[in-house]
Amino acid sequence: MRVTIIYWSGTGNTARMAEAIQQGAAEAGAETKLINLSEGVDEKDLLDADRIALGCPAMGAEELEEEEFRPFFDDAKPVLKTKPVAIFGSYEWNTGEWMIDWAEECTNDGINLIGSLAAYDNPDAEAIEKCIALGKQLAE
Ligand SMILES: Cc1cc2nc3c(=O)[nH]c(=O)nc-3n(C[C@H](O)[C@H](O)[C@H](O)COP(=O)(O)O)c2cc1C
Repeated sequence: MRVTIIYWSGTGNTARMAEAIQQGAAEAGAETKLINLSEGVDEKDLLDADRIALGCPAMGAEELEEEEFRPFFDDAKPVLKTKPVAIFGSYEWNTGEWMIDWAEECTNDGINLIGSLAAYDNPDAEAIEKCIALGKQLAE
């Protein structure tokens, strides 16, 4: 089982969630790959994954980050539809509406969404535990 975690993070909060998801998946016995989208991602990374976790904080006005994450996500949809996907990210200004919209978009576009997780600001211990649990779920 190969779990690939791809995230965008401006100030590190979503990155910390991504690391905890990786930790959970690895503890459950999966091979893992953690990719910072800003450093580049190959289509092969998507194709090689059995399960994918995508991370992006709330940006714009309850939107996905538009310069890097949104174009990546739109381009990746044909591959994302072929495997189980979880989404996650951090927010601060509102109450997590972007995650509800993002999950709805995934479902409407035919992506098999097996989990979604929003964490307030710099994820606290409870949020990190939830990330670890999501990583374990992805590895099942
Ligand atoms: C340009 C910009 C737009 C943002 N828009 C929202 C928003 O619409 N809703 C929200 O709850 N937080 C918003 N935030 C706050 C971020 O989601 C929050 O700081 C988050 O923890 C950043 O995660 P990161 O450290 O992974 O970049 C915004 C932050 C920035 C810089």
